[in-house]
Amino acid sequence: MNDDASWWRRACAQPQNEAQTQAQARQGQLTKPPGSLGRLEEVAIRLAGLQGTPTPAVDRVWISVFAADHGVAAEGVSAFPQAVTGEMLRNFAGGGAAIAVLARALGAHLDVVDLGTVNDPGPIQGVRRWLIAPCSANFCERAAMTPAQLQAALAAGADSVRRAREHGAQLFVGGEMGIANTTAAAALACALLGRAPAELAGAGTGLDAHGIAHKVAVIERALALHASAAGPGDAQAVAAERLRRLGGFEIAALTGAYLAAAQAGLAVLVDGFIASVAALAARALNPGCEPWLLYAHRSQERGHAAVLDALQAHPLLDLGMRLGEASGAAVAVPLLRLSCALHGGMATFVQAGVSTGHAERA
Ligand SMILES: O=C(O)c1ccc[n+]([C@@H]2O[C@H](COP(=O)([O-])O)[C@@H](O)[C@H]2O)c1
Ligand SMILES: Cc1cc2nc[nH]c2cc1C
Repeated sequence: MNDDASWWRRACAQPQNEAQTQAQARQGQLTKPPGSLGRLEEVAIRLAGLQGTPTPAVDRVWISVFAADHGVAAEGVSAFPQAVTGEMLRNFAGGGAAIAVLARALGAHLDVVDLGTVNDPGPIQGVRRWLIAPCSANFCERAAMTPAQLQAALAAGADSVRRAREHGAQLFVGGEMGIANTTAAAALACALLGRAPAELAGAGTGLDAHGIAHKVAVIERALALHASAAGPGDAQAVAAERLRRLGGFEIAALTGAYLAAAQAGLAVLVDGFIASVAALAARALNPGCEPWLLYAHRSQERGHAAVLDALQAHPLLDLGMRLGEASGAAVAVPLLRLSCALHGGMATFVQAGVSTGHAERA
């Protein structure tokens, strides 16, 4: 289906304004002062437009977690060893990882995708293998991905969206696992936003101040190496080249998933720092995806606030989380469900025989 190497440029779907307008009107008729459910009203109205129905629902949730290793881990930029990425695959499948617990609690489908880890655990039941390479290249020395690897990673994301749609998902949630991927995400965000590494690099899995200073220096070296290599072509091609040089397999898979979801008209809930940088890349590759991306939470990772500002995103939660794996997005799913339940289940003023206020009469 996505044989064309530039499939990600294709037009994204348009949210349905009529359903959104109907949902907005319904909110005004429900037995509450207008606007009194705050962001919950906004969520239901937005989902109405994305799902093309005045009464949206988030019963069937699909969660894809993409795992991959990063060559830049060799620079000593993480508080944890690279072996953890592969080890966590077994934990995702075994049900003990945070996202496995959350997916169970939500009754969501958990799709775990192994894109390549240094410590390859071999085939595991419950883990799909879409092996690109054991590891991306160290982007302090060369581009993180070859053009073929970037295509494969984008396609992995699109493939998960195809599966989500076949499953009848009403919401797509993407997550990631990859030791050193906060370095890749920060480097990519710096390149896309023209920001300095010191502004966007943070503790990741738990670096101290000395470790963060080293991480900043590593990203500065990488940006210097790749600065003059934006590549030929339009703004979208330049963004794709930045993703290829500074991203990683799981970051590109998330980017591909967001773009494929937007093209197919499937609502997306974006997770934390790394996922938001993938959303930034997706918007740079194809700005039409923007309406399809909802933002779940503000991670504690230092650069996340700046990335969210650049996306003009106002996430629902700020719980001091910094785990990744789609965990922050999963925690926000009950809020989406409750906003849909209120929207669809509350009585109108007419139905309940409740007098309206000035605002409704105006
Ligand atoms: O999602 C986030 O905001 C987030 C913030 C900090 C760390 N992480 C997770 O931690 C790992 C990367 O951290 P690091 O220090 O190895 O770059 C990776 O597996 C991410 O899922 C995730
Ligand atoms: C244990 C562990 C679990 C994770 N999940 C996502 N990133 C992670 C990083 C570590 C180190």
